[in-house]
Amino acid sequence: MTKMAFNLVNESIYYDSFKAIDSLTLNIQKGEKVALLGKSGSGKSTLLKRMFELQKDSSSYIPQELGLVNNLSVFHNVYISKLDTNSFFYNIRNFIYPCKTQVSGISNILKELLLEDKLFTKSLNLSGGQRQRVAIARAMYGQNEILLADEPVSALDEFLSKRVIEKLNSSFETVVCTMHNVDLAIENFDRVIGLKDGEVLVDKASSALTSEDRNRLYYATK
Ligand SMILES: Nc1ncnc2c1ncn2[C@@H]1O[C@H](COP(=O)(O)OP(=O)(O)OP(=O)(O)O)[C@@H](O)[C@H]1O
Repeated sequence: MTKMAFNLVNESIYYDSFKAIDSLTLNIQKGEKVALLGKSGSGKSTLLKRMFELQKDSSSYIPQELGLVNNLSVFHNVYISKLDTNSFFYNIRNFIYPCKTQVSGISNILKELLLEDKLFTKSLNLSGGQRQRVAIARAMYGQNEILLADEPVSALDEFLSKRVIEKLNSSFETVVCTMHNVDLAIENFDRVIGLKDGEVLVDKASSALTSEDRNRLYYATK
């Protein structure tokens, strides 16, 4: 059995003629918890999407846009992650009259995310941070090996951000998570990968990230 979750070799990704990811080589082992850093436009989302394409069957992906169905309840938005694994009739039944097992399974996850009181609230009527936690609950309920999360805590306060990241790291074997909060990344992830202009500028244990690394990632022009 391979221990490799991702093995990208000399990967370039273009939007028309613009090169967003530039000859990038990167290995991520199963079991690693990785924070993907870099300033806005550095290529984090592009790389994460590519990773999802490469491991679709074993990954849960939380995009920045979240992809919630506004007219459906929190329960249904979370249940969606199981559509592929359950039968057609079981799915229809749960859409019309949710069964106890599903309600209790989903409630338990919502409890962990401090959102259980919104179980049957329409997603349309939630705050930004609550919507973000619905997308997180959906990923957790899907129970895949790998989590690819694009700024999953950007709308959460400090307390919730920490709690949610801890839950995600314990729910998935391998995690790759883009972040803007460098301190939160260092505290909660083993490894940080920093992108700049589509290239890997920093790749090290998070405990080894220096202020010079930060400066090169976020401020220095060259
Ligand atoms: N659909 C697209 N068409 C053209 N260019 C794009 C498209 N999506 C992204 N880009 C460009 O690719 C580069 C990388 O974008 P990407 O979204 O991967 O960055 P990011 O690091 O995730 O940024 P952010 O932190 O703001 O989410 C940017 O220069 C962006 O303008």
